[in-house]
Amino acid sequence: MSDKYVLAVDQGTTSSRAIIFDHKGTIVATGQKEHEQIFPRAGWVEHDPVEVWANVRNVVAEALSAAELNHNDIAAVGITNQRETTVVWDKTTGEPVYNAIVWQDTRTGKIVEELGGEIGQDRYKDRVGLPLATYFCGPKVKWILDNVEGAREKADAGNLVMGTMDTWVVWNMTGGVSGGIHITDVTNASRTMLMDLKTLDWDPEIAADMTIPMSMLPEIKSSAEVYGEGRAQGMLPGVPIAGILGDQQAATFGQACFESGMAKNTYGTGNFMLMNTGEDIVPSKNGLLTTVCYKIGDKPAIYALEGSIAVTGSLVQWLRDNLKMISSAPEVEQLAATVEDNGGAYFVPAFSGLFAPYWRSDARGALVGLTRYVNRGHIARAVLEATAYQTREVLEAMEADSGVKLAELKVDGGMTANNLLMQFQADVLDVDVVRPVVAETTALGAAYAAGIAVGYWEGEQDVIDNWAESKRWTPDMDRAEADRLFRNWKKAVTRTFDWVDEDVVE
Ligand SMILES: Nc1ncnc2c1ncn2[C@@H]1O[C@H](COP(=O)(O)OP(=O)(O)O)[C@@H](O)[C@H]1O
Ligand SMILES: O=P(O)(O)OC[C@H](O)CO
Repeated sequence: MSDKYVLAVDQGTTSSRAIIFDHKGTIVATGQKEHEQIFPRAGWVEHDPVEVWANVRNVVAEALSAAELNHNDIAAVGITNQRETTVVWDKTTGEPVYNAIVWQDTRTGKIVEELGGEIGQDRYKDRVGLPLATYFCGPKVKWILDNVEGAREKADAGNLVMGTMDTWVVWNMTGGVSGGIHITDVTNASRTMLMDLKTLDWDPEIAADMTIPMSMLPEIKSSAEVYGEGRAQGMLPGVPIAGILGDQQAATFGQACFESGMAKNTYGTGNFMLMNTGEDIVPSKNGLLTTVCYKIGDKPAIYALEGSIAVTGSLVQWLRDNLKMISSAPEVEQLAATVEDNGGAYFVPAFSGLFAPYWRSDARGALVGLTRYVNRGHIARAVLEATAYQTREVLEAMEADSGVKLAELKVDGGMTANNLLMQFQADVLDVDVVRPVVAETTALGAAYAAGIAVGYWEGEQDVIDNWAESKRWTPDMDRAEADRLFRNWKKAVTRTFDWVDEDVVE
């Protein structure tokens, strides 16, 4: 079987990718396509699920064609996805009743506040590991049922189903209206606010509070088992679909963080740091999430602490698309390198409120410390530094919650191509920052899960053996200076609070 390959679909926030890996975990071919980001109002972010599914089909075809392979060469398919983004569709027609509401979307602010009531944002935290926030799925489903004409009636009649992007892709990949399977895995389910972390099953009481019929919810599976196979009419007929992991959990898996205390940080649209906590469900006292890391077949679930940062790479996109200060994302590095430091400017990108460790839906972005001295270079630098400071906040919370002091930080994702940022990250954290050879760890993690399920790889040891370091950044800044910058950042953060209040209609 090792002459075959494993294909991973990575359905991300900005694009969908299909990547084919060989037995050494090396990339053989890739297909990639961006989809439209739909911003109907301030704070609203949507994707068209029909476009996303078409893109997934196209990128799979592109990767197979680039590698000159067909479905007979593929041992298994793994799926990984942007998490929390929620689709509701009619299972009798296959049509979504509304666009997918993306994880960054803040329209459920009011629903979340009402659900919290007098107890507040921690109402369900001991059961689901998450604070009540606009980030998660349950309130998004409620919004669709409450606001899309006819949706509630169809849901009550048992015709509507919901899912995260993994669920939508797998349902379509396995046949859609003609026999598609309606499933998700434990990692994705742990981001809905509807799954009990201990039982790994839906919590009917929370679903009732959110007025979501249980008939809408997919079946929860492990992250690595054969769920079904590609539909006969598709590009992957008969190929086992055998792995599903939310993208951040997939990256943790692909980075071989299998021991308690091991952590990775992914720099993409947002940043997500996950620390494996083994079979222990560790509650956070410092603004982190408790989530499922992975579950291999019948083995016990492994849990994680997570620090989610909503806006990092997307701030670079914003500089490119909204301000037109750069024409491509990598250009931000050249612009930032035209100056020595941030010139006193700090950019807090609270575009979706602030996630970890603050969970402030009422915050909005701010650029502070401006004087006539500040130029484009300083702003580019402030944009990059924002990612590094937010990461330090999350790392400090993680060390406090877990009692583990990290010796080094494993990193991956698009922004790790930025040398200036990675050096500054090591400087601000005072730990080594290390990137592996295969920086596509998200797709790799999903491929490993699927490959392990079908016996293509034996288990986690293969992942460990295939992991190799490619680059290391070592701290090289005066500690007092790093701490001074970080103190200023913390001050800047406080300036974003209390922006959205009851009088401000967005
Ligand atoms: N050289 C770079 N410097 C800074 N940011 C970058 C660079 N290259 C890509 N990015 C940012 O990284 C993000 C893309 O990373 P990727 O891992 O593909 O994200 P995702 O999986 O979230 O779609 C984009 O937001 C982009 O702005
Ligand atoms: O698509 P990404 O890589 O930005 O990841 C999105 C996260 O899963 C959101 O929780």
